[in-house]
Amino acid sequence: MSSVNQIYIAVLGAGGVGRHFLSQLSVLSHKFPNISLVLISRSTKSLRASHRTTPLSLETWEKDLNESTSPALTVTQTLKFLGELPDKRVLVDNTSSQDVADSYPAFLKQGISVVTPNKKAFSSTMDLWTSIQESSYRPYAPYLSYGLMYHESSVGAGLPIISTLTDLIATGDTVRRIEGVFSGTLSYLFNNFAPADGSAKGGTWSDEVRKAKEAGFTEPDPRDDLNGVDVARKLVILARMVGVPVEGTGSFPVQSLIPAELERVGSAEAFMERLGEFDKRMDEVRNEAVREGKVVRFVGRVDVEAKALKVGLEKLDKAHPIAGLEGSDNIVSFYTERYVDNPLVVRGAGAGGAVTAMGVTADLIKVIQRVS
Ligand SMILES: NC(=O)C1=CN([C@@H]2O[C@H](COP(=O)(O)OP(=O)(O)OC[C@H]3O[C@@H](n4cnc5c(N)ncnc54)[C@H](OP(=O)(O)O)[C@@H]3O)[C@@H](O)[C@H]2O)C=CC1
Ligand SMILES: N[C@@H](CC=O)C(=O)O
Ligand code: NA
Repeated sequence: MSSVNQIYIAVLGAGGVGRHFLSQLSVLSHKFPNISLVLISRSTKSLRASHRTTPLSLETWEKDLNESTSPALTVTQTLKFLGELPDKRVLVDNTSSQDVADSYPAFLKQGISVVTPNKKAFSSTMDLWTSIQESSYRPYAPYLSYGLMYHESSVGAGLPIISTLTDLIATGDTVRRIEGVFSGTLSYLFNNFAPADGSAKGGTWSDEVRKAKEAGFTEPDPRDDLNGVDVARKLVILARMVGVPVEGTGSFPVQSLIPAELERVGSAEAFMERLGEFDKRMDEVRNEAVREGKVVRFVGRVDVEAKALKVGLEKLDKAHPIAGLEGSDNIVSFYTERYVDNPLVVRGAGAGGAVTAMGVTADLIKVIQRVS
């Protein structure tokens, strides 16, 4: 496993996204035999390859990890472990950990590339955002030998949202407005609970929340979806990319769908148990839109010129493209100097392990191609 062309990969997180990523990595390893999986870690356990000898098995990793008695590595231990390996190293962060996100600048400065669907690094403080920009590879400062940073799946899962916006900016377009449905969970909930054709195919609101969690669409704690913060994080990422210096998700209006009575409930499980008590409120939200001949959907908007962001419920005409979404679809419309009246639109499944991992794997391929 030790050769100059070897690319060493450490994977943190083996949950809904992480497992799909590891299965996609297994397919990828046939095309890129120079890939060496050297670390897999969950929150409590880890599995490490002996340095430069035998990589971890992509066929038996799950059993091997279950049988491992090694605890999870701290961020500092992970940095040291990867730091001792030669040149080409990639950290794949499939967790939603803020600690791991906070450490990206340290990895990048050591020349370790980072790919991730974790939104926290790009939507927390402006300081962290700036530090990541300053610590990642820049073509005009190649002498710094910093790592590459890719995070396509942090917005719209595997849909090409980050790459599209990056290309629009890099080619000199001016983005004026970005709007759409940015939550796979909330899309799924409203598409089933309040379909545009009025059919009553869905269950109660709390039933649908349970199904969205089981389908792997929600955040580890579904309250992070229902309180609008997940959508707010995605808007912060896009707004910062187009130069709007949003301080964080608390600096603009974000509507929460969490009943006030449940705001102080401790665990996600206890919250889910009590959510059904408030189903009638969501029935009323849906019925009010129906009485007006409309549908209700959870929408995010970035007005670049006004530097204004907004997240919340909107009543829309049934003919609106957002009203016609299905499943866990996201739809993101970019209005720019070039795409004036007819926006550049990206649409498709916006949550779920397989489609999210696809964005992570595609990012990894970009890193491999650039460092090889
Ligand atoms: N699910 C989706 O549709 C999408 C998810 N994302 C993002 O992808 C990321 C992963 O989501 P998902 O897979 O659904 O979440 P899960 O909760 O299913 O998995 C998270 C994994 O991270 C592990 N973990 C947590 N903290 C650490 C740590 N410090 N070190 C090592 N491992 C750790 C957990 O360990 P353990 O197994 O022990 O609990 C678990 O394996 C999140 O950031 C999410 O926001 C982005 C787009 C879409
Ligand atoms: N929980 C998120 C997952 C993807 O970002 C969502 O539902 O969109
Ligand atoms: Na994406």
